[in-house]
Amino acid sequence: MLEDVAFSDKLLTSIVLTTSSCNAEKEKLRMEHSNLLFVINPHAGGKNKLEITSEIKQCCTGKSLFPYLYETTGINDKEEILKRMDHLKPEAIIAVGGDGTVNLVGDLLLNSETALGIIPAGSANGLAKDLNIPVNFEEALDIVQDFYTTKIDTLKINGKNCFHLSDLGFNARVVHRFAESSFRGKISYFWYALKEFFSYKFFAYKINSSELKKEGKAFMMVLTNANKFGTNITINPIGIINDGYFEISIIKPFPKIFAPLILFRLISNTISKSKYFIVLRLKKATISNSWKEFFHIDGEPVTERSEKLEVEIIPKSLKVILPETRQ
Ligand SMILES: Nc1ncnc2c1ncn2[C@@H]1O[C@H](COP(=O)(O)OP(=O)(O)OP(=O)(O)O)[C@@H](O)[C@H]1O
Repeated sequence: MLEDVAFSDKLLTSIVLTTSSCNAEKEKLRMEHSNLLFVINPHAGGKNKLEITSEIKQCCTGKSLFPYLYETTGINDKEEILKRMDHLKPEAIIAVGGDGTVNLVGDLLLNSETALGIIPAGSANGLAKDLNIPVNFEEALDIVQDFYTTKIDTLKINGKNCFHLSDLGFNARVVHRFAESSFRGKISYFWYALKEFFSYKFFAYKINSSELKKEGKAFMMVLTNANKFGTNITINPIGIINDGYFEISIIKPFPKIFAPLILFRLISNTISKSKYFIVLRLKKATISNSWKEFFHIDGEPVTERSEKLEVEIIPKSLKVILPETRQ
């Protein structure tokens, strides 16, 4: 377990309002004598977490920032973080890990004034990429210290919080297989995708909302209010992270021989030009799929598969630290 460092009373912070390109006022808090709780996942990604620890300490020295470090174990982390929140009353909690770590911290900060900071240290880092937070550790740490914040929308899916994206169908199956295996990295992910693809059967769905009703079959269906996967592939070209809507992006069934074309469309970020792609913009919907298709939330496989997914946007429910220049 990493040790906690430094502690002091907090002094007042001053607030400067500025505008944001993502349709919300951005606040800048001058961080002085502020407690920051870093939640570090030692399991995520590849970066040496000991190095991270010393860099955090070094960076905060002389800046009146008081970093506390908590290393996740994968067991009881929520309870442990809650205890520290109660004691430290941190200005922000910084998730140092991938989307699973962001989800863990985000869950605890929903509808609160404590900000979520992200230092991407996972294998994909989807939300960080969508917020234009650099994957470079030092640059991401600088952004945390600059402390520009805005409130973003989040999704509720069958009572669970989703901060980046969830999907059903092909990719979710690969995520499940990958999570069950002991192999890691892009090559093994690609291997599982290839294995899954040849036996894969498209699934049937029904979408019911006050805005529209739709039914059909899908190769995969993504639920998000962000734009892209952690791989930087755009799957929701119309997503705005704080507009009060989420999108359902659907890749429709296609002849399997067209797979290279679909892959090309995805990689070149031109999937919206494909006739096999549609995107729906909604506030609330029920998605039925009698097959109980596999799905995941923020990269974490959901084991209780369900015939019905109740999805809803929760507007401006999470305060996040993001770069001043985020476009
Ligand atoms: N000390 C630990 N040992 C093993 N697993 C852990 C530990 N701490 C957290 N975990 C697990 O790590 C997972 C979250 O990982 P996270 O998503 O942050 O990283 P990643 O999978 O590398 O990144 P990404 O989601 O960006 O691909 C959770 O399932 C959590 O239970």
